Amino acid sequence: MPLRETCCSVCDFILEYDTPRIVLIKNKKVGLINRLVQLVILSYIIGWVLIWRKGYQDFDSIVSSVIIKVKGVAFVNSSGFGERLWDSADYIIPPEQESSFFVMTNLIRTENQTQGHCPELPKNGFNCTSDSNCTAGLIDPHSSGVLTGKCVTFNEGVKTCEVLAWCPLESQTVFPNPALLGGAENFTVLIKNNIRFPQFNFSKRNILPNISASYLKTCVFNRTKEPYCPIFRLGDIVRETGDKFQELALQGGVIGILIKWNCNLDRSASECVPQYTFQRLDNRNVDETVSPGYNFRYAKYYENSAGKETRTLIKAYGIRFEVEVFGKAGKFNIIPTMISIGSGIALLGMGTVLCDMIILHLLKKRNYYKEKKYKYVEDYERGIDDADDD
Ligand SMILES: Nc1ncnc2c1ncn2[C@@H]1O[C@H](COP(=O)(O)OP(=O)(O)OP(=O)(O)O)[C@@H](O)[C@H]1O
Repeated sequence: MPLRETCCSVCDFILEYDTPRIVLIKNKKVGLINRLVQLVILSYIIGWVLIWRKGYQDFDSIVSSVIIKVKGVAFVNSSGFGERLWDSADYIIPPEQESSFFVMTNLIRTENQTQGHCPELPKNGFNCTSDSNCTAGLIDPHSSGVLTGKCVTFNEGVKTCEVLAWCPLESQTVFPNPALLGGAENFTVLIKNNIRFPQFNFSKRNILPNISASYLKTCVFNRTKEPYCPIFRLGDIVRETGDKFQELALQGGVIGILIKWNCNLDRSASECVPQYTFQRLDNRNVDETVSPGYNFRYAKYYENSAGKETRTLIKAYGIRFEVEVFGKAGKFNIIPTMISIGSGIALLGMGTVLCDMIILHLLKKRNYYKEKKYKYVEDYERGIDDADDD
């Protein structure tokens, strides 16, 4: 192609303007469908994306800290213990934990244990008839200590292998019923929860600004009357999970205290308040009776009058409460607003696609509409040849 012609066609390309042709179809049915689709998409954008999902806001997730203090006393008068008063320093183990606390509700206590030799418990499967049944030095996860190799009398008619262990061994196998510390139902817990949404530089705590020191001394959380009091009665927490405190106290369990902060920071800060819910987190299925509840052992050590190291072993049953804080805050921002509106406008094109499909494939007069919508053009070379023949 000569250079001059090439230059001309480039000039034509630069200086020409093309635009898609719009076909206006005057069909009431299709027009109605088009408007309906547009209406549905518009309601979706305004109702769901912008209003319900707050598509005009930027969101930040929560950062929080939790401080817990339990109070209450329980008076126990049992045959094994005699009279004893328990306060929070006795039944909260350990005294401080991160976002959780354990309240002992039942226990098996073995006092005055010292290191020495004693017969193994028959329940541990070390029954014997002679020393040859007991392997000296054997350590088994189910034994209470190290086997000495001797077979000794446990009680009349029963012989077991001797062990080097903390003696006397813990012999009580069944937990006390009713629970020794069933009075824990009336204990109260103060939960101090400080939260922050770093992106918006917004901080708040669950002891709300309108709560006074005197109110805090007396209030107890109640879902309808005192929904923002940060002091909870343990019995009320367990009741809201659908369980009975005295049943749970026997063998223990795990309860979740969920604190939800969903804050709309376009509104007043006083509307950003916590919502509390409670859930049983361990398996509560009564049919699954293998290894239910929650227990562990710990000991208190001291020296007896003879100067020998002695301990009191406690198998503690109780309820572990886990505090979980979650939530998010939203605030108006122009960028998410533009993205939500832009994607909504793009969706409006769906109406055209749908109506095109109806017109071109489903309607009786689809061939007529096809002819009107598309302009059919022959291959350029063939078009020229045909013109020459004429
Ligand atoms: N578990 C709880 N049940 C009921 N009230 C509580 C509990 N924990 C704390 N409080 C009360 O809430 C207020 C604030 O408690 P905070 O622990 O901040 O202060 P405190 O002076 O160290 O409390 P205290 O010495 O009474 O334990 C105090 O009046 C306190 O008595």
